[in-house]
Amino acid sequence: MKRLDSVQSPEDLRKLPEEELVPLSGELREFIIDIVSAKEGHLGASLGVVELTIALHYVFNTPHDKLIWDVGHQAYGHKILTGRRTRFNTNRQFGGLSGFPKREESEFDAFGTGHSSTSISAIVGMALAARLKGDLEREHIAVIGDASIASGMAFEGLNHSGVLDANLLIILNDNAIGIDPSVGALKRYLTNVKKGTAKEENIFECLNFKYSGPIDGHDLPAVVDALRKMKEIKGPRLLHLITTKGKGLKQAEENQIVYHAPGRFDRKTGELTPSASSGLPLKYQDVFGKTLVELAEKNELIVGITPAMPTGSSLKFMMEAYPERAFDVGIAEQHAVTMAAGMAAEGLIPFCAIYSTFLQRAYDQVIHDVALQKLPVIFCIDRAGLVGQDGATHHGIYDLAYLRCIPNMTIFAPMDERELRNIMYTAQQGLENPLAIRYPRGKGVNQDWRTSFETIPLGSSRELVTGSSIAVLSIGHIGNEVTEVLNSLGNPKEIGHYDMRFVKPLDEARLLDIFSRYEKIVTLEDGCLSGGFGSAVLEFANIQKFTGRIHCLGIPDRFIEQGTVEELRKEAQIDQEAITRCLIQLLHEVR
Ligand SMILES: Cc1ncc(C[n+]2csc(CCOP(=O)(O)OP(=O)(O)O)c2C)c(N)n1
Ligand SMILES: CC(=O)[C@@H](O)[C@H](O)COP(=O)(O)O
Ligand SMILES: [Mg+2]
Repeated sequence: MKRLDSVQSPEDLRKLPEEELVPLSGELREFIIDIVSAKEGHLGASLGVVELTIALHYVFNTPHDKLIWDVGHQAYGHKILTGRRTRFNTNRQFGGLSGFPKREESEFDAFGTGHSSTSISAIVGMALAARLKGDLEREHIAVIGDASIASGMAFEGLNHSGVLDANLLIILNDNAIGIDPSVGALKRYLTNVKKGTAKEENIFECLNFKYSGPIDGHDLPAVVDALRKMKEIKGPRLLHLITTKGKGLKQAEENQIVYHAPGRFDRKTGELTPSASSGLPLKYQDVFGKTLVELAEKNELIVGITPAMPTGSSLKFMMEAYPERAFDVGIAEQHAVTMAAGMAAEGLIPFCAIYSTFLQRAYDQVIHDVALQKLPVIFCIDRAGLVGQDGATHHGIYDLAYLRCIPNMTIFAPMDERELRNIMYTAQQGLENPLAIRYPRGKGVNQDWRTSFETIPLGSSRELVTGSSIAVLSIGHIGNEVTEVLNSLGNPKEIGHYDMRFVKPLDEARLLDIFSRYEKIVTLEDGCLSGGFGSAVLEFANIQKFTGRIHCLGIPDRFIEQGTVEELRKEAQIDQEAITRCLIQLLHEVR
């Protein structure tokens, strides 16, 4: 029987003799590789903390002692050791385990994560709570990576906790990489610390942390020993570990960017399984990245910005072509947005590439630094809509609502790659106000994506199909589902289809024409119903006293968990079946 099979919980783990821990780490590592090779997911980060995970649950009395995993993509070993081994093959699947720590999933998941740099603030809260409740023995541990600790929110937590006598231990898991190589002065400092050439005072000791390290994070006995020593000290402490992302799988160590989330791979060879996501149609992110380079060739005012996602956003193409005009600012969405505002204030044309869900971190900056000052920042909002297996923490379903309420904002959603290229071309001609362009994760719909540029009039829409009594108004990529549904219904003459293109400003002339010619309207968006595109149409229809029926399809007011995009669209009732049901019902009503 494998040692791992005998560990149903950390309590079982803590009964093992210490000499069993290294063999156990080998089994845990193999288990993770087995599952992720077949079921996909985040690989490199979890492989990098196998020893740390075992040591933490061995030394500390979890779940009484609180343990938070920053981002949480590295918590596969944690989940496997805390009673979820037999269910781990459901990781990131519909109805299965979340790919990130989640309070409702286990008492061992002290705090839900998914967005980076929250762990220190959360663990400080818990440590202060323990102190106020008189539980002075309880330990509070946050594991945070070298890229995540460089984020503003993490520094806020460090700054505050350094002056508290709360019981907290921060484990800096330093592998010198985020998804892409980490950036910035802290990276340079940590590199020097690891080389022993740092001339400065220890930055963490300057913030009143008792600092220990750096030590080899894969030397399990050394990690156990270091944790035991840290456990004997009270107050704010920081243990600095040096690890290798992807440790234990040759390809994952050598190609850390790809193996952060490699997709399926051959369990024996470690080689990637060729996936359908390569080839044509291109991914929207690649259309964005390649088009930006094309535009930047002719327009030297164009600059690109990404907060730590050069590969994920495909800004990497611009960084390769024009390194002096493309900036990875690290996990720093707030800084990215306001830096873009500063650039726009000086006449540059900043394309700020940020995932929809991560832009939530910089909401005040969009309002206060960009829109209020009418600075023409171009937000290229990738991963808009339901994203799939990353689940509730990562769906980009609020941007239409959270941007629509901001004055001076223009919001565009391309229905396909050609529309994305044309709005980017239009934007770099010069704007009076900020522009948000939102597009989904994954592939486009056209084999031929590099089409010639055309200018898109701001606030314009497109009549794709003329109808007589039912008008479907879609926004963005979800409009392609309508085309499929109309084809499957035999293109009934009653149904018209309009790609509205802009949530703000709405094409009011088009809407007035639709109100005059149709008795039923369906709005469709890959976004939340509350405050989104449908709400905008309802508001305008009410002002115009439209007396027809408006049926809004969009994501309901609840969190949507993980699964395939198809499963989740069905769950949210914005899949082709739901659209078909709605249209058949309306056809009955008008016939
Ligand atoms: C606010 C936010 N921005 C961006 C991301 C995307 N992201 C996920 S993991 C990661 C890199 C984390 O690097 P690090 O903290 O060093 O952890 P490691 O993966 O090296 O263990 C990034 C940028 C995120 N999860 N949250
Ligand atoms: C853990 C994290 O936040 C990122 O790795 C995110 O999962 C990337 O998402 P994409 O796979 O859509 O780039
Ligand atoms: Mg890292």
